[in-house]
Parts: sequence; C-alpha cells; structure tokens
Amino acid sequence: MTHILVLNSGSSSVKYRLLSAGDWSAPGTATRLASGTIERIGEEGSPVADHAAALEVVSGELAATGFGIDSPELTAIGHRVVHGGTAFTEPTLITDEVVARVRDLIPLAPLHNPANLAGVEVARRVRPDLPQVAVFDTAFHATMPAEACAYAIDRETAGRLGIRRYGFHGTSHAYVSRAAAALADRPDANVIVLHLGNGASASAVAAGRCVDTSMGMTPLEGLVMGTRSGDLDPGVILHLGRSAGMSLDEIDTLLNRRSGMLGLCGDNDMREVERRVAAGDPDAELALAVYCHRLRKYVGAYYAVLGRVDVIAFTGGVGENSSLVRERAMAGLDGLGIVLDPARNAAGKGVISAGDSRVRVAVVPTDEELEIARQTFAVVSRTNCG
Ligand SMILES: Nc1ncnc2c1ncn2[C@@H]1O[C@H](COP(=O)(O)OP(=O)(O)O)[C@@H](O)[C@H]1O
Ligand SMILES: CC(=O)OP(=O)(O)O
Ligand SMILES: [Mg+2]
Repeated sequence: MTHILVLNSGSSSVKYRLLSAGDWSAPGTATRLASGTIERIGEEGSPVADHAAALEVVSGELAATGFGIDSPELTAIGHRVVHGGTAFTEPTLITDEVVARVRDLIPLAPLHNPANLAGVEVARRVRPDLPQVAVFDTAFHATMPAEACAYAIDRETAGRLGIRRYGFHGTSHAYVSRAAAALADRPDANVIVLHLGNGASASAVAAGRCVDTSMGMTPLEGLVMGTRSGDLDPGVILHLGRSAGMSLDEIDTLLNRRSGMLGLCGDNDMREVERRVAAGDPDAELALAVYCHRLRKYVGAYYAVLGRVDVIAFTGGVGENSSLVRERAMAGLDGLGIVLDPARNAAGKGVISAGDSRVRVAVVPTDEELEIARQTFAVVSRTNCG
C-alpha cells in the first residue's frame, strides 16, 4: 500500500485528499483516507492568513485521522499546477528549476500559478524528503493541432510573448474522456467533454487525444462561467479602455470576477440561478439562456471538428447536478442525432440519452484528485525515487 497526498491550492482555498492504493492503475481501487477544503485563505477576518497557515491546518486535520503528513507510508505529494506553458506537457517531478519555470509562467495565469506555487513551496518545506510532482492543467491539451492553438494575430508578436491557446482543466478532460470512452465500450471513441464548474470549459477528444478546447491562453476564453465572461469581441476591451477610461486592472477584474452568470444576473451559484428561473425572474432567465446557448454552440462546433461524435459527457458541479442546464443545452439537436431521455436526465446518472439517440449523452463525475494521484504515482515509480 502506498499513500499519496494531493494538494489543489487555489487563490483562496486549498483542497486536499489523501489516497491509498496497492495498484494505482486499476480503476476503483484507491481508498480515500482523508479529504477536506480550507477556505477563505488570506481574507479579512479569516484565521488562515496564508498558504503556510493553510498547510498547518491540513497537517492538523491529517494527524487527527491518524495519517499524519509525517507518516512513513506517505510516498509522494501531487500538486495541481494550472499553467505549464509549452515547457511542461507531462506530469513532472518538482525541482528548484521546475519551480523557477512555473514562476516564469505567472503572467499567463496570475490568478492560479502563484497559489499553486505557494502550496508546492510549503509542502517541500514540510516534507523535503518526499518526491513532489506537478500535474499541469494544460498538459492534456498539448496534443492540439496548430490550427486549434494559434490565434490569427501577427506571428512574431505571438511567438515572442507566448500568445497561443493552451487550454485548462486538462486533468478533468483526460479523466472524463477516458471514462466516457469506457462507458461507450470504445477506446477510440470521439468525445465532447463539458466541464461545468465555477470555471467551465469544453473539449473535443478524438480517440484519447485532445484536438480542441474552449479555454485559451488564459482560463478566460470560451464558455460562460460563474464570474468569467468567456468569449468576447476583443474590441470590447479596447472600448472599455478608450471610451470608459478603465485601467487594465479594472478590466481584468470586470471580466474575471464580475462577469459570467454573476454579471448577467447577480448570482454565480447555478442553484440560486435555477431557483430564480423557476420563480420567473427575467434576469436569471436571460443568464441561463446565454449560458446554455454558448454551450450548444460549442457542441455544434466540436461536432464539426470531430466529424463524428460518440459521447457527450457532462461533468463538474453544474454538469453533474443540473438537469435543467443539460436539457436546455441539448434542446433542438435531434438533427445531429442527439436526443435526451427526460427521465434519465432527471435521474442524472450515467447515460441520459434516449435509446435511439445516435450520440450517447452521459453524466460522468470528474475526479481530478484521483487522476492527479495516479499521475503522481506514475512519475514516482518511473523515477524510482519513492
Ligand atoms: N444541485 C446543483 N444544481 C445546480 N448547480 C449545482 C448543484 N450543485 C452544485 N452546483 C454548481 O456547481 C458549481 C461549482 O462546481 P464545482 O465543480 O464544484 O466547482 P469548482 O470549479 O470550484 O471545482 C456552482 O456554480 C454550483 O452552483
Ligand atoms: C483553470 C481554471 O479555470 O480553474 P478553476 O475552474 O479551478 O478556476
Ligand atoms: Mg473543479
């Protein structure tokens, strides 16, 4: 039995999970020994001042379960790192050089990479003897062809500044597309994955390889999200700067933190949006309509990119729980061979399409922590340092 601790350090939270397994490659064999979330890091009035303090809390919670962070059975620590740029396309054993290169990528993921690094630095300080592995959100998308990665802007400028599409949530897209292919009993299945959480992204996966995804150079492009706008005419940004005199920081805050569902209707929690829609609230209705219209558009686009689709997989907090979003996003697609079964959709487990639907539609719960643990174990066993 080996134990692996997974840390997902976000800007204001740390999620952790301690998993144990004998054979990490066998599905369903990892046991969850402990898990939790430390929230409101660094916020006013919060007892958790920074990531070092958060890891103290994690240590304490682990010790209370009898599996302390100092446990000799702990084999490795796996970290979610959001932006790996072009440098990292595989899970990577963390060294000082890796830390420095992830730090160089901060300008491309200012909300995410600093938090991820804070978690890495504290964990290395607490257990310098253990291998620590970075699992990158961008890695799964490294197989995208040039025409899906390039922005149609001046190539010299783009090349010099690393301006291209990278894609995110790759650990989830990898895990869910694999599970969806297994569900269709076709390892070469073409899958559209719709990861709908606070951040949201779609991907087109052909026989296990990602060929397109909706997030771009940063996690702002693509679908409508809780607080992020997703796709937008870049001219809007010029207009906000020139005509409204907004600074770049103000525009950043507007598009990343005050847009999406929150901007459209004042609520970013889909449960609350649904409650208001049921009560006939027109702002919530518009927000939901924009959200589902964007989703349907991406499904159509990725259908064309893939040429043939076997499975459409819904995942993430919204994708797994909102039958209303699934129903609205899939409405009117019978011409593409996509037909939901209303009762199965309401139940929301496994296949939710009708028996005669050419494309299978399914709810496939994601498990980023398990995937990070597996990839961490793979690196550790390969490098023989565990
Ligand atoms: N029963 C539900 N119905 C609709 N939306 C839900 C439900 N449960 C959770 N959600 C939504 O899931 C979102 C969070 O998704 P999650 O994948 O947990 O987020 P994160 O990106 O932080 O991991 C929230 O917007 C929340 O409203
Ligand atoms: C990359 C990204 O958008 O992550 P999250 O959904 O955790 O914010
Ligand atoms: Mg998530």
